[in-house]
Amino acid sequence: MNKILTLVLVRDGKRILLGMKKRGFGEGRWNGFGGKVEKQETIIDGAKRELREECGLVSNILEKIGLLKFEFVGDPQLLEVHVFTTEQFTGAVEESSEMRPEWFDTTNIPFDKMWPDDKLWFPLYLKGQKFSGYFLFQGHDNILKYTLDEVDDL
Ligand SMILES: Cc1cc(-c2ccco2)c2oc(N)nc2c1
Repeated sequence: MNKILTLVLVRDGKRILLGMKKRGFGEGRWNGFGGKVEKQETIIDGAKRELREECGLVSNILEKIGLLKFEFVGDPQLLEVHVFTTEQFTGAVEESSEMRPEWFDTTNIPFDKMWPDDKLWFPLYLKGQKFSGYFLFQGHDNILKYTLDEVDDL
């Protein structure tokens, strides 16, 4: 059974809000906001919860834009990351124990300090294209192989 995770990308025109992960999985990398989906919640409710917990923003309008599947050599647990974006949110951005949020210009995404798959699918995201991908990782830094397709619906 795949482990379901969420990832929310917050946009404000030409700017995108990313968080520096302060500990745990993905520590030291900029990423969208997200994490595990609890048993009693839907994937989208889990995404909204993580967004609020990790950066203080509240959004009721999340658009499903991507599905990313990750496999790690030597680990039978597949990760299934449901990617959302929102341009409608309320609240004030605040640092949490998990994340230090910062606005970036979409022409200046810090890919060298992000998960290595991001440089592959962000261009699709930034041109408003939905996507579905599979990535085989060796450790957390090397992608051995991947497939990435533009899709019309998710
Ligand atoms: C293996 C992996 C996991 C995640 C993740 C964890 C929680 C939500 O997403 C990623 O996020 C990004 N951008 N690349 C990622 C690779």
